[in-house]
Amino acid sequence: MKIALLGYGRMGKTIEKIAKSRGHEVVVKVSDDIDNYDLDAESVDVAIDFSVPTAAFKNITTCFRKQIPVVSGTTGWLDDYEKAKKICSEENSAFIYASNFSLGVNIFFELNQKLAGMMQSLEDYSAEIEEIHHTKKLDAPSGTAISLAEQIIDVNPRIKGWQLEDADKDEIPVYAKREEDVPGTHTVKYDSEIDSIEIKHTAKSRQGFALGAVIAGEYLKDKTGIFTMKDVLSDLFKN
Ligand SMILES: NC(=O)C1=CN([C@@H]2O[C@H](COP(=O)(O)OP(=O)(O)OC[C@H]3O[C@@H](n4cnc5c(N)ncnc54)[C@H](O)[C@@H]3O)[C@@H](O)[C@H]2O)C=CC1
Ligand SMILES: O=C(O)C1=N[C@H](C(=O)O)C[C@H](O)C1
Repeated sequence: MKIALLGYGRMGKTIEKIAKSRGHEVVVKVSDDIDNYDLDAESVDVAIDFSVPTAAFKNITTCFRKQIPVVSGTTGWLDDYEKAKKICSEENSAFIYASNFSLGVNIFFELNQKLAGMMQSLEDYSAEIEEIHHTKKLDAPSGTAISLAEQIIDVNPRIKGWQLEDADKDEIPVYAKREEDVPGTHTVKYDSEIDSIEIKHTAKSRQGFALGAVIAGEYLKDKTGIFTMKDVLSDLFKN
């Protein structure tokens, strides 16, 4: 598979190593305005965007207009997600966005949804989310923390939204901590006067995010449409 890396920072470099170890080739590395690079569907099978929030939408939609399928992991640009999906459909291109491509986190998402379903009728418990990341991270809270909050909100009619730190009674507080070199730690906690329940995912490196993104690219190559990591995992585990 011929890959264009849109963003060649911590994640771009980790993806390059994993892609090469799986027999793929990185043919373009985009580090600034995408218009400065030659990209076409003949020479690129899949673009993988791990760039910056301000560049993601332009990077992604430029590829859709060239019929290049896009795996997007950049966080902090999701106000434009619906617009991006519309352009993907209009251009008959292909798209997977995930706030977190790690297989472990996607299993953690399933656990979170299951636990949220069990807790929604127990009014004595209040939910909160904590995320810890390295100090270079540009956005807060993390995309993964937002996904976790939205999964709880979807099944719990008493919770209306989420808020960074100072939340109202009907909102989930999300605490974002920044510590040197932490790849990504997420905890969902339910607390009552009697006890507390916690589920936690700790990434030990960026390998898991990068492997998931390359597997998503392998899935997306030669497809059209809009997919999620659920589709990728169902395909991976179908046997
Ligand atoms: N979905 C997931 O599984 C994961 C998502 N992320 C997200 O991926 C993004 C990148 O993370 P890192 O690699 O740690 O950041 P980074 O800061 O190391 O790399 C970003 C790179 O993008 C480059 N860049 C700047 N303008 C650009 C443009 N117009 N087009 C292309 N590249 C441009 C920068 O020069 C930089 O090298 C962040 O939004 C982060 O939250 C990170 C890890 C996992
Ligand atoms: O910026 C990061 O590093 C990460 N970002 C993603 C997020 O915002 O959830 C995923 C992962 O936790 C690492």
